Amino acid sequence: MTSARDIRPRTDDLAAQAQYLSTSPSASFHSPSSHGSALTRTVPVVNAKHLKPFATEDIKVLLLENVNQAGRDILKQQGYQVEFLKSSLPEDQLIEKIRDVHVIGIRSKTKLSARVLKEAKNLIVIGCFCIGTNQVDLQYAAEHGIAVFNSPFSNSRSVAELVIAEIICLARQLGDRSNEMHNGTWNKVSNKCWEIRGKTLGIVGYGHIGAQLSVLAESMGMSVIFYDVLNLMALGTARQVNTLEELLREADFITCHVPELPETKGMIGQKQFEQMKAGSYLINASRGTVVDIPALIEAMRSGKVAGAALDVYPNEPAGNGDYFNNDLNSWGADLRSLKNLILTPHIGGSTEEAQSAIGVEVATALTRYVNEGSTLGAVNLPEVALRSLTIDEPSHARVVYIHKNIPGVLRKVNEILGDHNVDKQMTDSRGDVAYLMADISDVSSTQIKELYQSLESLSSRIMTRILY
Ligand SMILES: NC(=O)C1=CN([C@@H]2O[C@H](COP(=O)(O)OP(=O)(O)OC[C@H]3O[C@@H](n4cnc5c(N)ncnc54)[C@H](O)[C@@H]3O)[C@@H](O)[C@H]2O)C=CC1
Ligand SMILES: O=C(O)C(=O)COP(=O)(O)O
Repeated sequence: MTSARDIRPRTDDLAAQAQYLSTSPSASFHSPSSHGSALTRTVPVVNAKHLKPFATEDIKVLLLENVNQAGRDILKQQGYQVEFLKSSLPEDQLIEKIRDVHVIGIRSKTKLSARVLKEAKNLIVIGCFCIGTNQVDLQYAAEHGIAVFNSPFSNSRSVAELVIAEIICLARQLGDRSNEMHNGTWNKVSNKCWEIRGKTLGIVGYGHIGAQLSVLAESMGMSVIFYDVLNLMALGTARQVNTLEELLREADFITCHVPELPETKGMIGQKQFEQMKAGSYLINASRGTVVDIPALIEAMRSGKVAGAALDVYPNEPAGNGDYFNNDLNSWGADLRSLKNLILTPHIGGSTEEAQSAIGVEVATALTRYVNEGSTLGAVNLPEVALRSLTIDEPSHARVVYIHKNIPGVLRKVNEILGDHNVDKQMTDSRGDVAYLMADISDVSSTQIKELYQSLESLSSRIMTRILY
């Protein structure tokens, strides 16, 4: 199929047009997510147009990293061509595969760098079926009109519950006791095993996960302090501290819930371990770059840190198998030899509940973007949506024009649209990129073609799509 970005309508017959035009809006979609996400903010129109979308079979979708069945089903039900792989791909294979797809769905492992995205000539949208979007070059994507969606909090509870479990496991050395029993050793000890009641939990990054964790920890009798770059409302009796150092000096358990950013790289390193209380515990289920692992190994060997739980690593394997060795991370064997260290394979968000909720949420956002052009919930483009076209508007078309945010563009666009009846129009910008949607009524296929060509010829153009 010809590029969905290169949407060139032809007038000879409907089927041929369908090949070049994106789909009609289907207003029946609303996010089934129970969390009231941005997607649920649009009110469904009662007499919305439920057309069989044109040419959805031409939309090619590549899903990597074992995206949940619920999400796959939604995309297949649209008639899209869906290719599904359980693991991520090495860069050369990814580049081959990404060349002709319109939609790609990934999780935390797949790196969509500018180098990879440069090859993705047909790509219109990326779905991160997870929370983190650090694996995608968001700026490059925006500048090339590629929308990026994620699921901002569908797995937050799963991560918070895992951390609660780990706090108790570390305090009671449960991992070691269990391993010993598996090896046939009875080792009944109470030395340096603690209750968590009355202990202080220090949360670094008090966002969706940190805040959820705060409530759970307090309900088990812990005192909670947190450090965040933002001034945030403390839940329950939690208390915000002014500096990371203050948190490290006070907390018995420290847990990291910050995104991967240049500022959070190596945020917990040798200096920070020195500032911690003797015998404290560290948990990292955020990103592998946040904790300096060789420094952690030293701090555990010296006894400064009494236990740790790691769910994320600087280098993670592409799929399941026997990979957690020194080839992957040079300190792998040293890490594995430590006592009271829980190592998990990036499973913070890996629960049935989280994965199916994410599948539905992100697949729905992708479908709405492909079919209707709605960017509600996009992480790299301005959020723009128009109410759905209705059954009373059979010959309406929706213009989506992504353009450089420079002076004079709207005047030129409106000169082009001005010959038609513009029913509704909305535009917004984010940084260097602006997103315009306009519904125009009573347009013929020939006019759509002309509109498309005129918009494409503007120097401000990043991407034009015409949906009907
Ligand atoms: N292990 C796993 O499976 C999972 C890991 N994650 C990771 O957890 C991270 C956090 O997730 P959420 O709580 O949903 O994110 P969030 O965006 O809701 O919260 C992050 C918080 O960190 C704060 N922050 C940013 N930079 C900071 C800094 N330098 N110092 C202190 N605070 C800083 C922000 O202000 C914000 O309050 C995600 O970005 C993702 O990388 C998320 C889900 C699952
Ligand atoms: O949601 C996130 O950011 C996570 O880290 C979970 O990633 P995953 O979907 O398990 O690859």
